[in-house]
Amino acid sequence: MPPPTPIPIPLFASTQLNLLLEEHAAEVSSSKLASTAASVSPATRRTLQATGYALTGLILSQCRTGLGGRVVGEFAPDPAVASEESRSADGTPRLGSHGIRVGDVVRVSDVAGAGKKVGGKDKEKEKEKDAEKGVEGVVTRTGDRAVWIAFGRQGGGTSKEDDEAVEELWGKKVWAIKLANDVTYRRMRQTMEKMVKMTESDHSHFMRVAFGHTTPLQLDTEACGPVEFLDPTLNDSQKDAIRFALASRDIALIHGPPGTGKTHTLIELILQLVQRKKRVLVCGPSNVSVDNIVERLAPKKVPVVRIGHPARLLPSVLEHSLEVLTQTSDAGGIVKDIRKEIDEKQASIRKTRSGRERRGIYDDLKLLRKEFRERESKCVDNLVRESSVVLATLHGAGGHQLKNQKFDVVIIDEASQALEAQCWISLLGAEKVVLAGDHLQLPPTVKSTGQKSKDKPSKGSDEKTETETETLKGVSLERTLFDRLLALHGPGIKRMLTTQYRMHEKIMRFPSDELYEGKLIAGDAVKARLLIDLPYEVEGTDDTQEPLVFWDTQGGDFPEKAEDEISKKGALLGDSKSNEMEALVVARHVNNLIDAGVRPDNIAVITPYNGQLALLSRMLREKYPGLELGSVDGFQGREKEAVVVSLVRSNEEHEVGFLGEKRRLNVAMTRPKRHLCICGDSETISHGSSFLKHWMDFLEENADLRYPDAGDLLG
Ligand SMILES: Nc1ncnc2c1ncn2[C@@H]1O[C@H](COP(=O)(O)OP(=O)(O)OP(=O)(O)O)[C@@H](O)[C@H]1O
Repeated sequence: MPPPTPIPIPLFASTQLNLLLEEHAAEVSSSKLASTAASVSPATRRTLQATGYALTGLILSQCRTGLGGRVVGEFAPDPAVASEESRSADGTPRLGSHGIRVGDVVRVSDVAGAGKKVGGKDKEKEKEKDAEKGVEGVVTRTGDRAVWIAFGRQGGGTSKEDDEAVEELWGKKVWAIKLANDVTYRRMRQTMEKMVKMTESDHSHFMRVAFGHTTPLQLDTEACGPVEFLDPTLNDSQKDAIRFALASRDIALIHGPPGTGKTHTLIELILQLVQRKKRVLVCGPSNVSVDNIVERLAPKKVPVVRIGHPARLLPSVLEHSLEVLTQTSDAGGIVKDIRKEIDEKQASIRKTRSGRERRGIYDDLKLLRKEFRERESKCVDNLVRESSVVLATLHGAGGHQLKNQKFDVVIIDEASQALEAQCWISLLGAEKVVLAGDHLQLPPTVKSTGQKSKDKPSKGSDEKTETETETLKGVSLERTLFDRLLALHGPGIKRMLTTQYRMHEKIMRFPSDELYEGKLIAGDAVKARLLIDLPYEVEGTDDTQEPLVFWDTQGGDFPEKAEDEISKKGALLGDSKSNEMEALVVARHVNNLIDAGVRPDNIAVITPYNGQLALLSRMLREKYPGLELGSVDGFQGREKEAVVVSLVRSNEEHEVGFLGEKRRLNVAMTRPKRHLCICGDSETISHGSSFLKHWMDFLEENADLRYPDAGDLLG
């Protein structure tokens, strides 16, 4: 492998900053949430509620100190405005349907915009200003009769300003609007800004490797000693990947194709590292990816701590959450008493009429909170320091709790699903890094159009020299760190997991041969599993005894149609495609599976086009509520016993649009365990690319090939 071309770190970071700016702008304008002002008309508020963005007609019914010393407000429907229909049998008003979910960031404000008493002509202006202010929080619980919102800083505690703002809400009619959560962007931006400013002497060895200023060090097999595996079920490729990651001194990639047990492997790796007295930081791009590891690690009795807002964590991992530990652990004792005192003070505010007394209580609260924060931060520091394994989302790793913490190894799971800038939040101080992922599945979704071309570094590229532009080739938001490192240092820095525990051998064959160098092996337990072998009664039919079916719609009787894609709010999102005749083929296949006894919740129908998804939903959702219908992109990371894929494209021009993206098709064809049914026009699709041509040839030779009859379907 020729030596890599070094990328100047500040140049890389400034390019990323530009790209992030564009992306954030694209995201904000598509959601329009951040720009929605609080002082809006009642009709707009109702529309926002109907489209899932707001909850209106609320009153603050209770307040208490919740996790991390935050004020948690309970918001119930205002009895004065609740209609008869929206009340339960005993007359209590109910919330009705809304789209506010646990973990959402919301702003709660007074619907009238009434704040402090002001008079004269400034009154209106003042009102507007106060209403716009509101107070931000995170939804911690939603119920039939109330929603609970925690106010205050990420990491715990509520400031005096928050206290007062929440107090202002008592007795008012209020509403809550969902806000765009831009913590991730802020942290990515801060990290890139830091990287721009770093001088060469600030760069760690790992950073120098990551940008091609040096090559990875030789493996150190001696230092890691002989490996005695704790999990007897590990297969050889998993063991090999673990040995490699233990011996690596700076970078190790674990390449996990679909169903090959990436997380399974990471759990053993973490345990091996802890045995060797290493401190490990484990991150992932989403809360679910991190919680998945906490859940599997917790029974192993290793001291773990999970950082992140408790409202966003799975209930099963809450006991390991840093904020919960600050209350339940021995170390947490020192913050308990003061919490009680804060609660009592808080309650006394409402009993006080005199403004002077109130101000006095606020001042006391301020002091108490300061003391609380000091004690809590000591307690947090101790808890984190004593944990061998700390887990957080990538952006969570940028929080104050980890500011002065050193780790021997940073592990990132689902690294090919994370933006590179996001990874760097956790990597600036890292010495050794393990990334697990699969660069042959879809990268994170990028909205801004400038990102798509890999050869176009950024908007500001015209200011760069030709050499710089050349060096930055291949740097885009869409390109992940995993992918870039592999291209930079070659396959020597990775180990691939090769036994997959999901798909029937025949379903696995094509992706294995075409994308994974023919290296995938189907585990014994899965390689011959059919729908007929499901652990409940399934009739033996042509479908339930066949793992791979191809309904070939070639011939022109199943044409695609262009469709306008409409968002929930009625805005035009762009055009999509649908194919009504093909949808009938899909529906018939689903009917046949269900008639044979396959449970609807064991079946998924997926398609790359939203237009087709809408059409299929209209046809099938009501009939089979358990059936899962989704987009291919949204189904990444998931699996089902049977998967029906609707490819949609069928046109004389042989245009295939985003079916041209191998990684999307890879995701589509690797979701099923026992049965994969493809519906599509082989004539159109085989003209799309050599990959698509090979696929169509493969299906023709290996699948149970069927030709639908348009007349029969319509009749
Ligand atoms: N060595 C093994 N022996 C038997 N089963 C295994 C082994 N390794 C993993 N599995 C099984 O394979 C499945 C996938 O494992 P895991 O969830 O760790 O995979 P993953 O690679 O993280 O998932 P995905 O491929 O969907 O990203 C699980 O059901 C797991 O129990």
